[in-house]
Amino acid sequence: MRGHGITKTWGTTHALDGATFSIGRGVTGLLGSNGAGKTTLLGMVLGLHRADAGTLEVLGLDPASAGPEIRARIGYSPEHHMLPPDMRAHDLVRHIAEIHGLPKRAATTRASDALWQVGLGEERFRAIGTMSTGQRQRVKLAQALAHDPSLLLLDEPTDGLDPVQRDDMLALIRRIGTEFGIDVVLSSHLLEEVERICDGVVILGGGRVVASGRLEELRGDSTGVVAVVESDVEAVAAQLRDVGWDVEVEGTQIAVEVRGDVDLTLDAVRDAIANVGAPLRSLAPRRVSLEQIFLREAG
Ligand SMILES: Nc1ncnc2c1ncn2[C@@H]1O[C@H](COP(=O)(O)OP(=O)(O)OP(=O)(O)O)[C@@H](O)[C@H]1O
Repeated sequence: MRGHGITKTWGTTHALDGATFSIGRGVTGLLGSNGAGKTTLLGMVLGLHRADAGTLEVLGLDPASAGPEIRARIGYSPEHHMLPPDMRAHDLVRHIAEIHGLPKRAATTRASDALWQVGLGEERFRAIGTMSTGQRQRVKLAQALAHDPSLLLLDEPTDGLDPVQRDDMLALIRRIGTEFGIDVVLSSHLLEEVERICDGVVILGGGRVVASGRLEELRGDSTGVVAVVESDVEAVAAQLRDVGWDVEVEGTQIAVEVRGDVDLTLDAVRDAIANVGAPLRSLAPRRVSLEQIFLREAG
């Protein structure tokens, strides 16, 4: 998916103001604070609104002229709850599959499959109104999967979930993007959840794209190595300083600035810890966080 110079005004509100981005395979986070224009952009991807200016390409097509073809290949889970409370989950998902053109029997099978995929196999014949928020979010996901789409658009899919339900939902979205092989665009205002499961990111701010790309590339090379030891922190730090490493200690954590390359630095820290005989709890390269990227680019 690619957008170039996309502009959209609602009355006097500039929802998007020249947004340019490119979204690749896997799971992509569409990040931005409330009102940043995420939902507006998803609506355009679905061909529901037209841009005032700019070009958009989705699955090789222009949504402004090929909306129905695009919608046939996209699954969409909207932000707000729109599920009929009296309907059984299975009936709803089957109905959506039928709307997408599946014959009755295939739609029935597909509804069961989609509900099992989202972990609601046992609950599939329950009325939606009797379900928890977490289960209703899963029903929204199942209806988006009903017609076996090649791209999923999920608008704030963890909204209203408790921390455990959120973890489960994020793991499920990650599985959809990897094991099921369906590309996912996840709209969220939470940096931490995008950082946890996304391969790429598009960050919106003030109607523009403030940063975008593969997360790995945006984070760049590691600038440091962080070790946590159970004891002898100062002794390990002294060993490293003696041979010229730039070291900072905080509690049981030792941060060492990379010199040469990351592997060399990791080896030096590992050696110092072994020499002292300090019990090691963890050792890993330190990367720039998405929050730091966001603050850097938006600031
Ligand atoms: N149909 C509409 N009519 C008028 N204004 C709109 C409409 N849709 C969105 N807006 C305005 O455009 C701006 C961007 O809204 P949008 O819903 O796209 O943002 P968002 O990033 O999805 O935020 P949120 O997560 O809060 O939904 C907001 O100021 C919003 O009030």
